[in-house]
Order: sequence, then structure tokens, then C-alpha cells
Amino acid sequence: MNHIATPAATSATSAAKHEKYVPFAPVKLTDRQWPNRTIEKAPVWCSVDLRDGNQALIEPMGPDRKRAMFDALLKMGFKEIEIGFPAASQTDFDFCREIIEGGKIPDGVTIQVLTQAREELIRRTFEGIKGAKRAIVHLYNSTSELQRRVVFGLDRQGIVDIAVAGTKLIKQLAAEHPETEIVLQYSPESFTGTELEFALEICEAVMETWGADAANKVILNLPATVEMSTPNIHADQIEWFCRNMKNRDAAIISLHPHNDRGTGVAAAELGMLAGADRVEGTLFGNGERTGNVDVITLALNLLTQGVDPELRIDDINEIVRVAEYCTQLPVHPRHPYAGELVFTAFSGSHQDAINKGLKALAKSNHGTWEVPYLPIDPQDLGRSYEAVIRINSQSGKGGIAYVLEKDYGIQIPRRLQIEFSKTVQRIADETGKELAPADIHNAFKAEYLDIDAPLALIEHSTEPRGPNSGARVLNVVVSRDGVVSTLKGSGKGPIDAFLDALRQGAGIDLHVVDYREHAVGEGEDAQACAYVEVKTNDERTLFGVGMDADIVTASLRALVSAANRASR
Ligand SMILES: CC(=O)SCCNC(=O)CCNC(=O)[C@H](O)C(C)(C)COP(=O)(O)OP(=O)(O)OC[C@H]1O[C@@H](n2cnc3c(N)ncnc32)[C@H](O)[C@@H]1OP(=O)(O)O
Ligand SMILES: CC(C)C(=O)C(=O)O
Repeated sequence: MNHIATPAATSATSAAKHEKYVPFAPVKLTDRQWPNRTIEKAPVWCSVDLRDGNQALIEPMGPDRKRAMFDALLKMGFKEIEIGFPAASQTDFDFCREIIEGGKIPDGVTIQVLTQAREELIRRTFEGIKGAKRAIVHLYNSTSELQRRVVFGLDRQGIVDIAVAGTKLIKQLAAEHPETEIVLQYSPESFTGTELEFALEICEAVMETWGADAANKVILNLPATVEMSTPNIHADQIEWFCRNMKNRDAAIISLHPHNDRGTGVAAAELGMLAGADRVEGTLFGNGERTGNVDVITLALNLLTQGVDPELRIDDINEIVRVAEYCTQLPVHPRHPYAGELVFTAFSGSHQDAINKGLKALAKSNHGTWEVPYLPIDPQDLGRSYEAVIRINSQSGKGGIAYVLEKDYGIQIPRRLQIEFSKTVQRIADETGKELAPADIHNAFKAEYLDIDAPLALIEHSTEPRGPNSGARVLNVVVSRDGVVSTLKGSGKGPIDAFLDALRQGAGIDLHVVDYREHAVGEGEDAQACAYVEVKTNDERTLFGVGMDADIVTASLRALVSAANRASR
């Protein structure tokens, strides 16, 4: 059985580009089980930031960066951490010694070290881990058809011999160092380019050499060293492998996806469905070429499915800061869960739905997160709602209302939202820029609250009601185009009386269509915010808004605001 397609000879000149590539052959698995399963628990996580992530960096981490990464991984709760390739570099070797001799490996945490199946490298690896309580020694050699042919120039047996010889030496050195519990991990590197039955053959040869059983399991890491196929094929490979093993109980099946096709996360998830127990990956997917699988995304995908990810990601910004410091690479603003912009909506319909969703959630008592366009509660990651809605020319009234309410406590009525959004839209179109909450507040003040010309309210007083009169008489001192006068009017209440005063004393004829008010702030600093929607003689409908510590004054200011806007 051969699951690997071999590229046809290339014709650089005449063939269309795509003709030099060969599609991946499907796996013969007619009764695959993984499509009907769901992921119900977190895998065993292993961070390979300090090894696969590190080996891919322009500048590999020095001791300080390694230490910062190691500490961050411990804080997140990783129990298995590949700390390096001690035989490859003095920095990696020294880091091993530093954390072992410095007692920096907490109980319950196992370090992992990588080595090729070469005697001198394996011996040096054991020097590196000397004194550790427990260590995973990770042995690899390439098994793919391509690497056998062009890198090693060996047949299958030759490749099996390398793996078996490496395993024997590790077994011998483990026996010579009983103070360290050694767990063997074997990777048929380039697994995704290896014929499945050969991958199984070499893994079983390693297991047999090691003497693996249910009490002494080998970690078989099946790496998508290069991601070569769609994630369903990856899942088929993993399921095929698990189902065809002689002794499944004697192995922990581990995934090590890379992201060459951009589907590393999907491949890992389908691989878990297919039977894998463990996943190796890196923070935000740093790693060779397009990276290793991103463990943060994987973990938070679990969280949003109601599964405990068994990793602490309480402050995603802090994790981003550490990762950026250690790798000297930026996390993209759109990176799942972590990017600066992922909890931000600029577009109007998204803002409207988020705003309504957050309000509905505040009123609900079911405890289930359900907000449109927000698959996760930003607060779960230590992010805030502050930046959820930001305003630019793509925004709508809902977002503007959200910002005014969230940052300034101003709850503008729906029809005022429609009116004011035109002002904001005009500013956003003119500037072409994002508007900060303060810009929106300033625009609101300029449009409604600070508008005191031609008419300005100076003071007002109410005359006592006559014994038989239900009417209220109001005296209002105003300035109109700079000329101060007193207007007098009567009505059922102060608003009615002021409308009468405006009509009689200033010739301003307004009809109130709607009136609302609410408090802004609490206690002594509380202010009343009053909104009036008025109709003018020429049938225009518009709003005025007033704020004051005194509720009557706020209402009269709202009418002055409406009158001035009507006169524009
Ligand atoms: C997919 C992965 O990420 S695997 C991890 C890869 N990581 C790294 O390579 C980073 C660290 N590596 C290094 O610093 C170096 O490669 C070292 C120190 C490990 C080895 O260095 P060198 O021996 O100088 O060179 P190099 O890596 O080129 O060795 C290639 C030789 O090793 C052989 N080889 C490669 N991998 C393996 C292996 N896993 N097991 C046994 N032999 C191997 C090759 O066939 C080749 O043999 P040849 O010299 O007879 O042609
Ligand atoms: C050593 C192996 C697991 C590896 O890094 C890979 O295959 O990508």
C-alpha cells in the first residue's frame, strides 16, 4: 500500500505551473470514525517554543529570552516543555544545566530534549539532562520516501536501523542514570510524507526495542513536519495509524502539526478526533516556515466549545508581550484571540448586534456567553470591552451609541442615534480616520450640548401656582443674539411653560414629540440628561439635549438646544 504520490518530472518551460505538483493520495479508510466524534477533553500539551520555535528564529533566544519563555510557559500550566536541542548548541546545553542545577523545574513538569539518532549527540544530550528528576528524550529521524532517497540514500531497513540504534543507546544510557526517569519519545520525522505502513513499522520497531507497555509508554510523535494535505487526510493518517497499531495501549500518540497550508489548527483538531492524545505546538504558532500549530488558538477553541483547555490564558496581552520579546516577531493584529483588533468591530451592523447582544446578556441570568460576532468573552482573556466597538466611516448608529453610553454614560434615544450618526459619518468621511471616543463626545457636545447661540439660557424661576390654577408660570432670562430679556410663559409643567414663553416672547414655535431623561453618574456628581424631540413649524423633526445637575434646567437647556438647532 502506498499513500504517497511521487511528483512527476517537471518541465520548467512549457507546463503550466500547477502541473509540476502532485495531489496527495487519499488514505484507504472507508469506515473512518473521526468525523462523528467531538473533542471532549484537552490533549496533553507540550510546548516546543524553546526548540522548534527557537530553531526557526532569525536570532535564536539567548539565556534571558529562554528563561522568560520558560517562566511564561510554566505560568500557563504547561506540564511538558521541550527546552531545546542540547547537543546542537552551547546555549541550549547551558539552558538545560541552568534550570536543572538551579532547581527551576517544578514538580509535575517534565522537560523534553530533542536529539538526532546519532551516538555523539545522544551522549551529549544525556550530559545535558543529568540530574533532572524526569525527562523526555525525543529521538527523531526522517522516514519519508523523499528524505530516504535524497538525504539519507538509504532503503527502509537502513532508516529503521538508525531509529533502533538510537533507541538502544537511549535505553542503555537511561539504565546508567537511574536517578532520572527517562521517557522515550520517537518521531518518524516527515511522517506526512511517509508511507503509513512504513511509519507504523518503524514506530513498532522502536517500541519493541524500548520494551514499551501500558506502564512504560513510548510517546509516538507523528509530525506533519511539512503540512502536505487537507486536514481530513491528516486525520485519516492518524486514525489509520492508531487502528493498525499492535499495541495501542503502549503508546501516547502525539501530534506535531506545522502550518504550511494554513490549516495547522484544523489538522490538529481533526487529529485529536482521530485518536491523538497529545499535541506539540508553540505560542501563536512561531516555528519553521509558516510555523508550528498555535497552541493558544487550539486551547481557546476548546474553551469556546465548553471544554476546559487546561492551560491558563488569563492575560493574553501579557502572553503576547512575552512571545514578542522572546521571538522578536510581532503577533498579527488579526491573530485569533490575541491580535490587537480581534475584539474590535468597526462595521455598523456588527456594532449594532454586539451592542444589543451585550445588553441582552446583561439582562439574562443563564450564564451562557452569547453575543453576536464575539465568540469569546474578551474578559476571559484579560481583555476589556473598551475596544470592542471603534468608530470610523464604516460604523453605524449602534456603535456610536455604545461608545457614548460606555464611556460617558449618555444613553441617546434611538431616533437621536439616527440623527447624530449623520454628524459622525460626515466627520469620519471628511477625516478618513478612526474617531476616538473623545472625538465622538466632542462632536456630541458641539452638536447638542454646547450650542448656546443665538439663544442662551441664563436663569429661570417658577412662580407659585394660584389656588385654583393647575398652570405653572415660568420666568426665563435668556440672551438672544447677545440681547438679554425675560420671557414668561405658562403651562402644565416647566417644558410646556417654556414652549409657551418661547412662542410668545421670542416667536419660536416648537412642538415636543418626545421627551426622555436619565441620570448620568451617581451621588452628588450626578447630572440629569434630557432629550427633547421637537417638530418645527416647517415640519422638521430634530433633537435638543441638555445636561445639568438640576432636572428642570436640563430640560430647558434641551429646548434651547433644539431651538438653536432649528434656527440653523
Ligand atoms: C524537523 C525538525 O525540526 S528536526 C530538528 C532540526 N533542528 C536542527 O537541526 C537544529 C539543530 N541542529 C544542529 O545544530 C545541527 O544540525 C547538529 C548539531 C544537530 C548536527 O550538525 P552537523 O552534524 O554538523 O550537520 P548536519 O545537521 O548537517 O548533519 C547532517 C547529517 O546528519 C544525518 N542526520 C540528520 N538527521 C539525522 C537524524 N535524525 N538521525 C541520524 N542522522 C541524522 C544526515 O544524514 C547527515 O549525514 P551525513 O553527514 O552523513 O550526510
Ligand atoms: C523533530 C520533529 C518532531 C519536528 O520538529 C518536525 O517534524 O517538525
